[in-house]
Amino acid sequence: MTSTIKQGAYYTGQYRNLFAEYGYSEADIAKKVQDTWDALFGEDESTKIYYELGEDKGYLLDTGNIDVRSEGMSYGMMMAVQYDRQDIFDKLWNWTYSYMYMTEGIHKGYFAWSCQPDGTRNAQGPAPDGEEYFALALFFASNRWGDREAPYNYSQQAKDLLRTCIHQQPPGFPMWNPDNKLIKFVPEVEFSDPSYHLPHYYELFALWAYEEDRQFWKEAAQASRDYIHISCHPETGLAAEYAHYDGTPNHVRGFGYFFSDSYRVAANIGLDFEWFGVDPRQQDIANRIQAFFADKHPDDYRRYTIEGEPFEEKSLHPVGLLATNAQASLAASDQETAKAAVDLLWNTPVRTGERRYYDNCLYIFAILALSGNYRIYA
Ligand SMILES: O[C@@H]1[C@@H](O)[C@H](O[C@@H]2CO[C@@H](O[C@@H]3CO[C@@H](O[C@@H]4CO[C@@H](O)[C@H](O)[C@H]4O)[C@H](O)[C@H]3O)[C@H](O)[C@H]2O)OC[C@H]1O
Repeated sequence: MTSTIKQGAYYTGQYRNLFAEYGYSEADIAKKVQDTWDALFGEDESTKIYYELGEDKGYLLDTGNIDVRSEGMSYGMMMAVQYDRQDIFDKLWNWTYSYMYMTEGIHKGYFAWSCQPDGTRNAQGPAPDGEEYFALALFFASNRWGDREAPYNYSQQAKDLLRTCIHQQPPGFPMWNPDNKLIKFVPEVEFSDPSYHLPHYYELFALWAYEEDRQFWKEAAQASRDYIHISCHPETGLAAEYAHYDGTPNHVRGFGYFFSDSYRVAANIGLDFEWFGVDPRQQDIANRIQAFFADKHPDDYRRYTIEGEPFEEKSLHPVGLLATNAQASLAASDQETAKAAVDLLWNTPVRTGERRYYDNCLYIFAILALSGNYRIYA
């Protein structure tokens, strides 16, 4: 794809290696980056989350729920393009396109959010965080490796998907509210999930989507930065899993607290600040989240109200939580807590056991981001 953007003008083009800034050696950092890939995509049964199906398909398994999620498939594609592994990327995309892509019904053009490892659908509805990761991973693939025949015509796939996301017609629903430009939890509801907000992705959609859609994405980036600001608690920085459009927690089905979904907000803030660096409010949120966790041990991470009141219930994904908190250091200005969060990640191995999928996805993204290897491919 011909790119008209210039590094340093539209985006920062700066990829800090925070591990190096905090004293770790280049050799150890490179080893950590490679070892993490090998742990997730290699043959170690205790850490792997990537599996192959036949010669030309592969999937990320949610080892805790024994299903394959559009979230995980799109994360895997983003990991593969960052690691320059087109072979793995194409196997993931082939699996996704073969089994998750919906060609009929009200969700036509979206991807089913959960399938069984053999491809059988568990659900006929999508989860919008998958679509946004698919779109950017596909654009990066196009820019890095070039488009091929369908379905490996990456940029065309990305543009068509984004068009569906914002123009889906009745009886279906768009994934973004057309008026406030906020991403929805699922297309058919009118509330959001703060961890789905990726303004740094929307800035790039504003460059590469169909021409007529670009203004929407530019406005969505601003709307999401504002939304993150209002959905993170002013003292703790914590956000709920689900929240109303005014940012207040939505307690439907018990999702109005700081728990698994919420962890990603800290990571997203870190990466947006790294890639675009345009929202100083993100520094304050990152500082507050890191201060909140500074005196807490991962073995005792809990479910919390966004005011910071702990429940008895332990975190399901403590490694994921400490990883996302570490990634927030890319935005944080309080150097003491920022370094402590990064050191904690460095000294924590990838997770083993049945709940490893979500933790290790968040872990590898943090390792990439903090080593300066989670990059824009334009
Ligand atoms: O009929 C619809 C349902 O189809 C609709 O389903 C929702 C679809 O989105 C799902 O969200 C995904 C799964 O959970 C999040 O991440 C998990 C965080 O916790 C970890 O333990 C787990 O491993 C992760 O996968 C993802 O970010 C989402 O993509 C949601 O769970 C379904 O309920 O719901 C509304 C109905 O009307």
